[in-house]
Amino acid sequence: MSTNSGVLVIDDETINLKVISDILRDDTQLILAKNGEQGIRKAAEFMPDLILLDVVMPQMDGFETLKILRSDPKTCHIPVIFITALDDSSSEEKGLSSGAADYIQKPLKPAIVRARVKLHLELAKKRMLLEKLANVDPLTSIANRRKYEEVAANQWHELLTTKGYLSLAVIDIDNFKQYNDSNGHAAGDEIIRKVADVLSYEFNGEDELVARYGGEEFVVILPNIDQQGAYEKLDRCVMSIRELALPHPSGGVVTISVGGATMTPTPNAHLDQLFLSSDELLYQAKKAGKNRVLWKKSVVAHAC
Ligand SMILES: Nc1nc2c(ncn2[C@@H]2O[C@H](COP(=O)(O)OP(=O)(O)OP(=O)(O)O)[C@@H](O)[C@H]2O)c(=O)[nH]1
Repeated sequence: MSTNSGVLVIDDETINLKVISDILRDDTQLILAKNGEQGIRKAAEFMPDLILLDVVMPQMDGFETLKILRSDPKTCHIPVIFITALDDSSSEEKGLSSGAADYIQKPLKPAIVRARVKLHLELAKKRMLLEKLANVDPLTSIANRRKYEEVAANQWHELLTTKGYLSLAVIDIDNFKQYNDSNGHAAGDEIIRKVADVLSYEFNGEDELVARYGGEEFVVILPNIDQQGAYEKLDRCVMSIRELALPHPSGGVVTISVGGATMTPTPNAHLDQLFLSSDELLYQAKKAGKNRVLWKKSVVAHAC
């Protein structure tokens, strides 16, 4: 069993916490909580790979605790194994149908507990790897379009409540066909990687996301930053790419063009409007001579 895995054990009885600790101590890092509330808090704080959850607890029982864990986007994916003395099949059915990954009955048999925990930690590791592969662009190792769509939709939703700004930029490498045609596809790939590196360096904030949208096109999402702030950040990227002084077959250097827009999400507006406005500004930036940022201030929300 991996010694780096963290398992959160939530049980109101100290003796049970001790028994489980004794069983698992040599295999995994343990985080202990003595009630549902504490468990929910520690789950969000430590993000364990697995949770062992007692069903029968005073105040908040295991079913209620699981419901709250499942409703939080931060903890909803953490697998939960119910541990209980209840041996009736309806409790087992209720536990599994409410989203528990497995069910272990007391009295605990050390070999069974270790085997089940090992199995679920391995499954969790595989699931995380799959998730990573599904969200990362293999050429640049930055987020892919799928991840962008997920994050953008979540941020839009969140900003509907907080009423903050959402800025979105669409970025495209200039005259890239000519670069590919002269220098070959492998050299073109190297340019895509270099542009991704510059963008990742600039947009490394917790809420910021840079993704490869496809081909030689990238997108950046910036929540809670106004038009001027977003424009300046993107302008710095245009300058940084230019200053890399990567020779272009045209005789100049490799450059990028950027179109961007900022808006405050409203129920009448749609995220697609923001993307289309940015894309239109990118088209204008190309038409205006490339190697620049064009930004649209407020995108008007059309009534549904
Ligand atoms: N090396 C490489 N090239 C790619 C990749 N994806 C798309 N391309 C190339 O990117 C080029 C994009 O060309 P165009 O859409 O004509 O755009 P452009 O030449 O950059 O012209 P402007 O957009 O007007 O600046 C095409 O030659 C594609 O084959 C990739 O993953 N790797």
